[in-house]
This record gives sequence, structure tokens and C-alpha cells, in this order.
Amino acid sequence: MCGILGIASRTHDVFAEIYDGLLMLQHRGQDASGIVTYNGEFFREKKANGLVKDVFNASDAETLLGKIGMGHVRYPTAGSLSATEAQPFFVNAPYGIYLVHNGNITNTEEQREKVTAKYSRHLRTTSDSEVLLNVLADKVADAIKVNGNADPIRNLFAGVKMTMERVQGAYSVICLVAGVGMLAFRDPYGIRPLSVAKREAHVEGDDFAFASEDVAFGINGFDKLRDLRPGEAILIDLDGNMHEFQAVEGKLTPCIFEYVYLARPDSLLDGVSVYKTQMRMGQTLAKQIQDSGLEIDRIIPVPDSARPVALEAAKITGIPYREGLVKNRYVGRTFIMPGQAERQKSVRRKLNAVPLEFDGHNVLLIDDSIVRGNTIKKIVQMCREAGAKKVYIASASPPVKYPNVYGIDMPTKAELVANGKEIEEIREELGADALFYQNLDDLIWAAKEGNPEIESFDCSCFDGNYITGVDEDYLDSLENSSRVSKKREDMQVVGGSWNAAKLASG
Ligand SMILES: O=P(O)(O)OC[C@H]1O[C@H](OP(=O)(O)OP(=O)(O)O)[C@H](O)[C@@H]1O
Ligand SMILES: NC(=O)CC[C@H](N)C(=O)O
Ligand SMILES: [Mg+2]
Repeated sequence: MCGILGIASRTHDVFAEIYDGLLMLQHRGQDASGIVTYNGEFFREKKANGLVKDVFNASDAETLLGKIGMGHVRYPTAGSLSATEAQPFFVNAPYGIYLVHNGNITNTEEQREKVTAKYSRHLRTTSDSEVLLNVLADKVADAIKVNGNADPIRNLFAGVKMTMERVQGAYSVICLVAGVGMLAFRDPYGIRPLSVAKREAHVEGDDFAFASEDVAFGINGFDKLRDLRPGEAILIDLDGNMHEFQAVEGKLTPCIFEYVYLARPDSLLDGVSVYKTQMRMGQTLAKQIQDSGLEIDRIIPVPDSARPVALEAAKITGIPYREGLVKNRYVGRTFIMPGQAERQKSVRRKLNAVPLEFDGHNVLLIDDSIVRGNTIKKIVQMCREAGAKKVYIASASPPVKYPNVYGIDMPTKAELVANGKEIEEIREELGADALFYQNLDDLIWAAKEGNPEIESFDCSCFDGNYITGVDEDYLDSLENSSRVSKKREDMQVVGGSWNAAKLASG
């Protein structure tokens, strides 16, 4: 997952607003950050590995000038971890296009071959997003050949359509196009989120923004208009007019893991409240807990992401909800830190048990998901050390059994603790006295209740069904060293502990 954000203002420079908006999306990517602005004549860009607050400083407001701009926070799922693969990416023809991308392209190699061999382009990185940008550039150039250059918006929309017909995978994209404006589009299944918002700029007309999650709008005074439709493109021209275009027919199939963990609970994605979905996940889990007949003294969430689920499960079962684990707010998300050893240490650095809540009690820990199992395994040990009598665990989502190919850097199959194991074997591996998993049907119900018009969700990491169709070769390649998570592991082995500065030279 990555976070993307674009702002087109009628009245003022947008760097500071993009900075603030990116902070609201920081949870979507912590490896690299980038911003580009356009002042009607030149683009100004800055990108590097690191968090938004570390990459940018106040003096950037003096150089990143322009009333239109966009930003990216990166959590790599393809290519390398090098700072050169931080986004945005740029091609200088046609027009001059900058691109930011959230998602993952699954036919990158085939498309790379086309843009390099057939269109004689040179690609500078191994990033899938750079390939996507170059496919778009080729297709816009093809449209110019056919239509001439009198109507750039028509050419851009035609280019998006042809791109969507060629590129497979998940992509929510924002582009800045020199002399034209800001263009956004969402893949034909709408796998990753993207929405558009408006702010009145009084006599000058309206300001517009695009963002992965609508939490990035309020901070800058924007009101969400709507989610982009799957297969749709929207362009905001330099005079502040909004142009809409259904490039290809779409079928909304948003990634269900956004509601489990990726998105912030205060976001509304495709009309579905993340927070309310998590509460409903607590309701269905509560039923399983009640049916088990186990004697449970306390329900304890793994902070922060499991809190809404645990609160609701506690309310329904009548079992007291307790904050038995204290989170150190100065340690980052461990799921996205490289290296097995590093991750395991981090869990302990990040969470600590309150002995009072465990001593002599039967506790049920609830986490949003169990992926490799590192987090919950460590927590179970901690609870036992803190004196728990029985430690039961529950995952608010079903067993993660398959790699995600749409923009979440799930580990290889072999690393997933649920891969090829029965529930009882997983329980044993995790060292718990009982293990509950959400049923997939219940999870789908929880999300769908928020917007019954959504017919289906991408649940591929739970059920192995890839809606876009995925080549066996591509899936095989994920199991070898080309996987980003694997590269991070390798780095850990070779380079010792990870830090952003090392990546910058990578
Ligand atoms: O089974 P694992 O491979 O350990 O991964 C699962 C954990 O990863 C995430 O938490 P993480 O600690 O990354 O971040 P959080 O603090 O945002 O919950 C998620 O919330 C689970 O707790
Ligand atoms: N998680 C994402 O959306 C990543 C975008 C892109 N695939 C990259 O690796 O940079
Ligand atoms: Mg967690």
C-alpha cells in the first residue's frame, strides 16, 4: 500500500497542504516520500527514502512552488527499495507527465518489454510504477498521432483507456500534466481506493483534490465529492474545471484488507466506514467466542488496529474489555520493517503487558490479522510471563494463506503462518490455548453492510482468487528473491539492521 494525494488550487501554492495531507496518509507507506509541484511553467520535485516529516522541511516551501501538486508515501511492493524508486516518476514527452501510483502491476515484465523494445524507451529503475507511466506516455503519444494535438484532454483520456486495456493489476494513479492539469484514474476493479474532493475558492472557482483516503481532505478544508469509479478517469484542468471520463467498463471489487488493517478507521472507502466495518467484525467474532463456551475473564485488543473489533466483541459477549497491552508510540509499524529478526525484536520494543490485567486470568487477545504470526506469538509469550492462566487468541480476519499481488507486500507463501496448516497446527505454532479466526463470509458481510451495492471484494490473500487473473509465472516469481519483502530480508542478513540512509544509497 502507498498513499497518494493531489491538490489543484486556484489561489495559492499547495506544498504546505500536500505536506499536511501526506501526514494523514503516512500509515499507508513509511519507506519513502515525494512531492512535485507545478507553477504553470516548471515542475519542482523532491523525493527520498524516509517519513514525510524527515524528507521535507520548511525551506522546501520556497522551492516547491506552484498552485498544483501531488505527493506520495511509499511502501514498496515491486522493484527495489532504492530512493531512485521513490515516487513521483517523470517522463518529459508527451507534454511532460509526472505520476504517483498506489497498487501493483502484475504484467510489468511484458509491458516493460513493449515500452523498451517497441517504443525504444529507456527505463531508469525496476519499478512497476515507472513502467505504468511509460505505457501511459506511449498510449497518449499514439492518441496524439491519431487526433492531433488540438485537444490534450481528449488525448489523455484516450491514453488512459488504452493503458487500462494493456496493464493488469491494481492501480490508483494521479498525474500532473504540463500545460493541461491534474489527471487521476482507478483500475477497472477499483482494487485500491481513490476519491475526489472539492473546496470553494470563492470568485476564483473551485479547488480540487484527489486522495487514497478521505482523511486527507478535511485537514485542508476539502469536502469529498465521491470515490472514483472503477475504470474511470477525472481531469482537473488548469482553469479549475473537472472533466469526467469512463475509460473502460468497471466492476468495483475493492480490497477487503483495506478495512481490516490498511486504511485508517476514520476513513470512508467506497461508501464503507472502516470503523463500522471493524465493529461488525467484532460482532461476528463475538458469536464464535460465545459458542466456544470458554471461560474468558478479559478481552484485550492488540493496539491500535484491533480496538474497534475488541470493543464490540466485549460489548456483545459481556466479557470485560481491558487495555492490557501498552504501545510505545515512538516505534513504527513492525509489519513493514525488514528482516525477520528485526521484526521479532520490534514487537517487544513496541508492546508491553500490564501485569495486573494478566495475573491469574484467562485472557482473549484480539488482533486484526495474523500474517507471519510474529506479533501474536511474541504477545502470547509476554502474557504468559505476565502471569496469564490461559491465553486465547482471535484474529479479526480469516487465515492469510496467499500472497497479495495488488499492493500489499505480504510475505511469500512459505512465510505465512497459516499456509498449509490446519487451525490446530497454527494454534500450536503460536503457543495459544485456543485460536479463533473470522470466517471469510462474516468478513465480507461486515464490509458489505456498509455499502450493499458493492457486489464483491478482493479477498485474494484469504481465498487465492485473483480477480484480474494472474499468470502462474508471476506467482512463482513472487516466491523467489524478486519479492520486495524477500529483498528486505536479504538486506537484513547482508547489511545488519535497517535504516533509511542505507536504502538511499541502495
Ligand atoms: O503476523 P504478523 O506478520 O506479525 O503481522 C500481523 C501484525 O501486523 C500488523 O501490526 P503491526 O505491528 O505491523 O502494526 P500496527 O502497530 O499498525 O498494528 C497487524 O496489525 C498485526 O498485528
Ligand atoms: N504499495 C504500493 O502501492 C506500491 C506502489 C509501487 N508498486 C511501488 O512499489 O512503488
Ligand atoms: Mg498490529
